[in-house]
Amino acid sequence: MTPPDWQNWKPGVLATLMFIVDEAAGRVLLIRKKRGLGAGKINGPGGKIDPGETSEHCAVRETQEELGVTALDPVKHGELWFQFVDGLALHVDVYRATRWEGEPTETPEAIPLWTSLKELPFEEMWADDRFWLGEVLIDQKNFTGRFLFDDDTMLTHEMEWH
Ligand SMILES: Nc1nc2c([nH]c(=O)n2[C@H]2C[C@H](O)[C@@H](COP(=O)(O)OP(=O)(O)OP(=O)(O)O)O2)c(=O)[nH]1
Repeated sequence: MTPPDWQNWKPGVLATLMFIVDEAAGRVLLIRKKRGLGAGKINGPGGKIDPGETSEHCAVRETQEELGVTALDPVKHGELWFQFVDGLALHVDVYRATRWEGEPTETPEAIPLWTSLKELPFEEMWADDRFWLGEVLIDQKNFTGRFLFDDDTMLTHEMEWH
C-alpha cells in the first residue's frame, strides 16, 4: 500500500473526546458506548462538533449528554487524525479534566465506567488508544497522532509529542 501523505490529510468530520481523571483515587471516567461509531467499545465520552460550536464546548456538552456529568476547566492535550480507507476522515480534539460536577449515570448512549489508571482496558478500546491514552491521562503529555484505519484495523500510525 502507498504510504499516506500526512500533510495532505483533510480534517473531515470534527469531533471530541473527554477524559475526566479523579487524581485522588487514581481513576478515569470511561464509557461503554451503546451506539454510533465505535458502539460496544470502551472510550471516553465525546462526539461530533455542532456547527458554530467550539471543540471545548462540544467535549463538555457530549459528556453531559452521555453521562450527566459536567467537566470543569478541561485542558486540551492532543489531536487525533483518522483516515479510514473507505474515505471517512475524522479530526478529534482530546481533553482532560480533573474536576467535575454530577454523578455519572447510564444514558441511552453510554454506560459509565470508573476505571483504574493502572488498568486501562486497551483490548476493548480503539487500537490507537494504547499509543497515547496512558501518556495523556497519567503523564499529562501533549501530542498529535495520525492513524490509517480499515474499519476496526489500524494499518499505520505516526505520533508526535510536543
Ligand atoms: N479513543 C478513540 N476515540 C475514537 C477513535 N475513533 C473515533 O471516532 N473516536 C471517537 C471520537 C468521537 O468521540 C467518537 C465518534 O464520534 P461520533 O460523532 O460518531 O460519535 P457519536 O455517534 O456518539 O456522535 P454524536 O452523534 O453524539 O455526535 O468516537 C479512536 O480511534 N480512539
